[in-house]
Amino acid sequence: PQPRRLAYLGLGSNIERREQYLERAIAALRARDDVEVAAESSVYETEPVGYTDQPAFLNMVVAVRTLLAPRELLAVILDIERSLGRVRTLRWGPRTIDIDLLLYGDAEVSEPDLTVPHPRMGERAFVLVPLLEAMAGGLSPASLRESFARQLETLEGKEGV
Ligand SMILES: Nc1nc2nc(S)n(CCO)c2c(=O)[nH]1
Repeated sequence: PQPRRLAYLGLGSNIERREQYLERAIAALRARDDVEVAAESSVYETEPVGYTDQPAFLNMVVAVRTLLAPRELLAVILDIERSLGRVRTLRWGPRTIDIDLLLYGDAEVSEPDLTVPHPRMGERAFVLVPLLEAMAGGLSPASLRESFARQLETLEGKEGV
């Protein structure tokens, strides 16, 4: 069978009930049988970058496993945005929900309407920080530190460490 690919989606919302839009986007992903939600980051409140004259965002990253190809996954993302009432008016303006395809395995896609890895993710802390969490299986940096400390304790308990 075709290998399942691990893809990372960046979610953002900065108008109306922001938390609810994030929850509804994730519920829409979970409701599909061609996408499996593998991990979720924490939700971060972030100052707008790029077009700064707009409300603060809530951002997070979700890891999904899918057999869909990048373009098919993009179509799913656009469907979910539309189903949540996303109206693409101002390109950089406020939005109820925004779902960006950040990474798709180690694929590199550069087409007019699809660039993977996402071209601006490298300079966006609101992407990179939650992406790190999602990559670590949804562990928050705090819980990563805890698990490291626990492992350190068990190592120290051993002879000759
Ligand atoms: N903090 C923050 N700033 C942003 N600027 C744009 S455009 N966006 C939309 C991202 O595609 C964001 C965002 O999601 N978060």
